[in-house]
Parts: sequence; C-alpha cells; structure tokens
Amino acid sequence: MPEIKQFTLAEIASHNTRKSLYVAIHGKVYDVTYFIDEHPGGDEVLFEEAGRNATESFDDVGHSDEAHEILKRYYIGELKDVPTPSKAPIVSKAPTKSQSYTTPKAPQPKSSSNFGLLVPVGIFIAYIAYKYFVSSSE
Ligand code: HEM
Repeated sequence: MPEIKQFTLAEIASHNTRKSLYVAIHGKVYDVTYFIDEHPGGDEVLFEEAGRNATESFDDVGHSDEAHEILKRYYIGELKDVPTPSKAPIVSKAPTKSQSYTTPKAPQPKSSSNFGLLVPVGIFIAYIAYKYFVSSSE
C-alpha cells in the first residue's frame, strides 16, 4: 500500500520557487507548482505562502468548494505533528511522592448520601423544636 509521506515545515520551506512550490493547508502538504499560473488569485499570493503553513490565508479568502477540490489534486503528504505549546505542560506533573497518600478506590458515595440525610433530619429537628416552642409558650 502507498506510504503517506510526512513533511516537516523545515522540509517544505525550501520549496518556495516557481520550480517547486509547496504549501501546507489544514495539516496537509500540497505541491502547487503546476497551479501557480492557474490560480485565479494570482501567483503572488502563492509565493507569499510558499513553503509555509498557508492555512490561515487560504481560509481567510473563503475559497469555494471547487478550490478545495482543486487542492486535492496536488496533495503530496501530511505535515508532521510538531509539538505544540498545549502539549508541553504535561511534563510538569504533580510530585510522585504525594501519590502514595491518595487512595485509588474512594468510598465517597457513602459520605455524599450521608450528607443528603442531613437535610430531612435537620428539618425534622427544626419542626420538633418549633412544636416545643409553640406548646411551651401557650
Ligand atoms: C494553494 C492552494 C490554492 C488553491 C487550489 C486555490 C484556488 C483558488 C480558486 C479556485 C480560486 C477562485 C475562487 C474560488 O473558487 O474560491 C481562488 C481565488 C483566490 N485565491 Fe486561492 N487558492 C489557493 C491558495 C491561495 C492562497 C494561499 C491564497 C493567499 C491569500 C489565495 C488567495 C486567493 C484570492 C485572493 C482569490 C480571489 C481572487 C479573486 O476573486 O479575484 N489562494 N483560489
């Protein structure tokens, strides 16, 4: 089966000339060399985005479905997943020692149902106290 080629941004960066022009859009890499002269938006914008992640510029224009279809023809591979800032903080985890204090199976549902009992019991006691107060003041 055909192997999907993976590109880094650094790899596609060198393809920024009329001879070879790659762009990355939505995590996919396209060789649009043969589309440069066909692009209704002109070749200039393509050179501006050449060898780069052009997702934002491409989306900003609001390209039609047809444009998306054309794009598929030039697909050559995937943009390699580079570490993003959102993934980085995983490294800073809580200290491991404290983990020995945490009990994995927590019998907490019991305590929460006990808490639920407090309400009717409280109301009952308040009712008795009220009755007592009323009868003693008569
Ligand atoms: C690389 C793949 C691209 C393909 C296949 C593509 C395709 C097309 C197509 C088919 C149109 C005609 C209108 C439409 O159908 O939406 C168009 C228009 C346009 N494109 Fe692209 N485009 C690409 C990239 C870009 C990029 C990176 C830019 C950067 C800003 C851009 C800017 C424009 C502009 C400004 C127009 C409007 C032209 C006008 O109506 O005068 N395109 N494109």
